[in-house]
This record gives sequence, C-alpha cells and structure tokens, in this order.
Amino acid sequence: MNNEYAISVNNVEKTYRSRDGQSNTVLKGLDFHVKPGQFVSIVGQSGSGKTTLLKTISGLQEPTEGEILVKGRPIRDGIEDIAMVFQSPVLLPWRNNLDNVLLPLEFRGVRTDESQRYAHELLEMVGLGGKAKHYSYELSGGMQQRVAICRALVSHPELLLMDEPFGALDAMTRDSMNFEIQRIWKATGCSVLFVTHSISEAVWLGDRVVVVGGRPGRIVADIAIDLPRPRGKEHRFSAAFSDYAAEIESHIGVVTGIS
Ligand SMILES: Nc1ncnc2c1ncn2[C@@H]1O[C@H](COP(=O)(O)OP(=O)(O)OP(=O)(O)O)[C@@H](O)[C@H]1O
Repeated sequence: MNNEYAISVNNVEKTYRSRDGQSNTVLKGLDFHVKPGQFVSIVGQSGSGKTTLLKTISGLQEPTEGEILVKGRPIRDGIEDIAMVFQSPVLLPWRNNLDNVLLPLEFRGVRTDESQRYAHELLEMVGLGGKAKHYSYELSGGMQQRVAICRALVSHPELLLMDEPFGALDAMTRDSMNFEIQRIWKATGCSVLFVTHSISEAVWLGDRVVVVGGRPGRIVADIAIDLPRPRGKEHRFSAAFSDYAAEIESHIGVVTGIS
C-alpha cells in the first residue's frame, strides 16, 4: 500500500441509482493522487461530477467501484483526517462563533481547554479574534465563511476539501479570501482539494489544476502550475498566468471567457 500520498483515488466510479431503477454513471475510471501539502484545484463544466468527487473522497458517499485511500489507508480509517467546506457556511445561529468552530470536536467528545485555545488561535488567524463571542448573523458573508474554514481546521485535518467555498461572495471579498486561504494553507500544511468555477482562481491558488470532463466524468487534464509563491495580484497579469488559463479553458471544452 502506498502511503506517500495524502490521498489516492484509484479507478473510482460513481453511479447514482434512482428510485425507478435508472442508473446514472457520473464518474468513471478516475485516478489521481495528491501529495502531502499540495493544493489541487478542480474545475469542469457544470454537472461534470466535481461535487460527487469531493463527496466520495470525504466519505459522505461510497464509490460504486474503485477505492480511495487516505495516507494508504481505507477512507473509513482516515475519516478524521478529512474536513470539508461547502459554498454555504451553514453556521448554527444559536451558537456563538467560537462554539461553531468547536462543534466537530464536541461531536467527537474531545472539547478541551487546549482545543478551545486552538479555536481562538484559528479565529485570530483569520482576523476574527474579536468576534469569538459574536453570532453568525452579526457577520458578513466573507466572515461567516472564515468561521466555517476555522471549523474545518479545528480538528487538524490533513486533507481539506473545499467545494466552491467563495462562490457566493462578491468579487472583492473573494479576492481577499483567495489571499487568506493561501496563508491558512501554508500555516497549517494541509493538502487541499479546491473545486471552483473560476479558472483564474484555480490557477492562482493551485499547485495543480485538475480538469474533470466528459460523460461520465473523468480527468481530462492535470496541469502543474509553475508560478512562484506567495502569489500576489501581479501574477494574475503575467503572460504565464494567461497561458495556463487558456490551456485549462481549452480542456474544459467550452468558451467560458476567463472569469
Ligand atoms: N445524490 C444524487 N443522486 C442522484 N444524482 C445525483 C446526485 N448528486 C449528483 N447527481 C447527478 O450527478 C451529476 C453530477 O453532479 P455534481 O453535483 O457532482 O456536478 P458538479 O460538477 O459539481 O456540478 P456544478 O458545477 O453544477 O456544481 C449530475 O447529473 C447530477 O444530477
């Protein structure tokens, strides 16, 4: 068993079956590996199976065929090493921000003074140290998403799965969250799988950009992004950046315009 990878997706197929017996194979023959600490962006047309892929990797649903290994172990043994952030932050309105961050640890019965300190540290790291005792309705959308990211990180995951996490944010907040997520990723050292509809976001953040396409969905391109880090705004206007974006756009197979 190869445990040099944070995650290994081996020949995975996912077929949904409807109540009337019809089947829909959404992913087929999917194979890829993520090294520890890598940031992998995932793009593809709507309906190509990106969310299905993340849900299958997270253990929320089982693959129909193939296997997913976390550090060489079956996913059920590595489930505590994985955390997920969705497009909507889904914070509990009756709990303050600190208690929202601590929720996954409470579920596991491991809320301790140490974890409380770490939750505070995470909120500080995302600039919300002063909002620990506030409630989600007192925060902007970007702030709420930062709390959701802290909640995902509080259990020290090795693998962070993010499904269009900034899709609901305005362009300026999204830009600043892009800076922030690079900083958080570097500070925690976790591997990230990041689904986005924005090609420029995918290039800006990723060590690699994986393109999912076809019916059923498979990996049609896996492109290493060789841009220096840390990446600032200036990289978005470089010729190399535009070349990567154009290459990815051609693999997605539609003229989307670079967003
Ligand atoms: N729980 C489910 N049961 C049945 N079919 C599903 C289920 N979840 C997704 N699908 C189907 O799987 C296909 C891929 O959906 P998925 O949400 O994974 O795509 P996506 O690439 O994330 O799309 P988008 O970019 O629009 O979010 C779609 O045809 C969808 O209808």
